[in-house]
Amino acid sequence: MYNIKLNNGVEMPILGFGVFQMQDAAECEQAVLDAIETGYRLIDTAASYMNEEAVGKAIIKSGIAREQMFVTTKLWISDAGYENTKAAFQKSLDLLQLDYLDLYLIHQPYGDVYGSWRAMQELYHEGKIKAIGVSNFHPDRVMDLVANTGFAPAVNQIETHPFHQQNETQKFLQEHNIQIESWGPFAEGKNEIFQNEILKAIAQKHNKSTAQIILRWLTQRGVVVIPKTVRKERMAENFNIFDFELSNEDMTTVQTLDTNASLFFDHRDPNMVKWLSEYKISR
Ligand SMILES: NC(=O)C1=CN([C@@H]2O[C@H](COP(=O)(O)OP(=O)(O)OC[C@H]3O[C@@H](n4cnc5c(N)ncnc54)[C@H](OP(=O)(O)O)[C@@H]3O)[C@@H](O)[C@H]2O)C=CC1
Ligand SMILES: O=C1CO[C@H](CO)[C@@H](O)[C@@H]1O
Repeated sequence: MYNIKLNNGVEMPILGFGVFQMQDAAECEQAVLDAIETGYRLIDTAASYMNEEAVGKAIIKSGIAREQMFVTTKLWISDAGYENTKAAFQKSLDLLQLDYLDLYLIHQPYGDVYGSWRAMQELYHEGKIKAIGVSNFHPDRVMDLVANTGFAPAVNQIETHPFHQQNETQKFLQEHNIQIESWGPFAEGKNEIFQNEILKAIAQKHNKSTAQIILRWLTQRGVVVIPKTVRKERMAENFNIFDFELSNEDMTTVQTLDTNASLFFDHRDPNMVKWLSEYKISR
């Protein structure tokens, strides 16, 4: 496992652990404990996952030194705006039982993101967050934020997997010195990704699993990955991707799977209005 350097010099693990869809507190706490024991040092949560408290408990229980960990959480849409962001940040910090965050992301490009960004910059300058970034921002929204605030995000966390490879977006982000981070590296198992014949053939050649090929392919492209699993043996499997290398030919073969489209949500889809109204969090 190795770290990459963000645009402000902060180091971030290239491989971490995601906890979306772990709403059961006991399950989440155990999974994070197991992940830390396996060697994961980056944990990716969000206010909207409703499990920050369990993540915080697991980190404390693990006995690991705070500075060894890299903790990401995200600001939900209903907390957008300057004042709301300050309050939501403190709430997340309290639930996580931390006194600083490593990475705080604007979860979705909706609401008063400029107010949020101003609050996040202040928290960053106060040392309460080591790096600030965004998630689910298309290049035009990233451009807009940078052009209007003069402060570039360190990270953009976006859907990235073999069926939605984000090559153009990655190029754009690289040009602006913004780190791409993949969410849904396994496309949450959609499109029978683990049974895909092309991925399986490469896996066989390297004596690795399909999951390991996907994670290796992403990290070899310089993409940060945060796979989710509640099973300890899969945590080890997903972590064990640094003892082999994909050839240029393997990398190009995976490229043929790209559909250049989201398997989850398209932010320009009119149904987003309905989707957004259903995703309110109250706490
Ligand atoms: N910013 C955003 O908008 C979003 C961010 N995220 C973040 O990204 C993280 C990862 O994405 P996520 O959506 O969870 O989906 P993933 O693409 O990581 O897929 C998770 C699924 O794959 C299964 N799985 C994990 N490892 C293996 C393996 N080795 N072999 C076979 N199956 C496996 C898991 O099952 P099981 O648990 O049973 O092992 C689960 O069903 C999230 O947890 C979250 O932190 C996710 C979505 C949106
Ligand atoms: O992180 C996320 C996981 O997916 C959810 C939608 O299904 C969103 O809340 C969010 O983008």
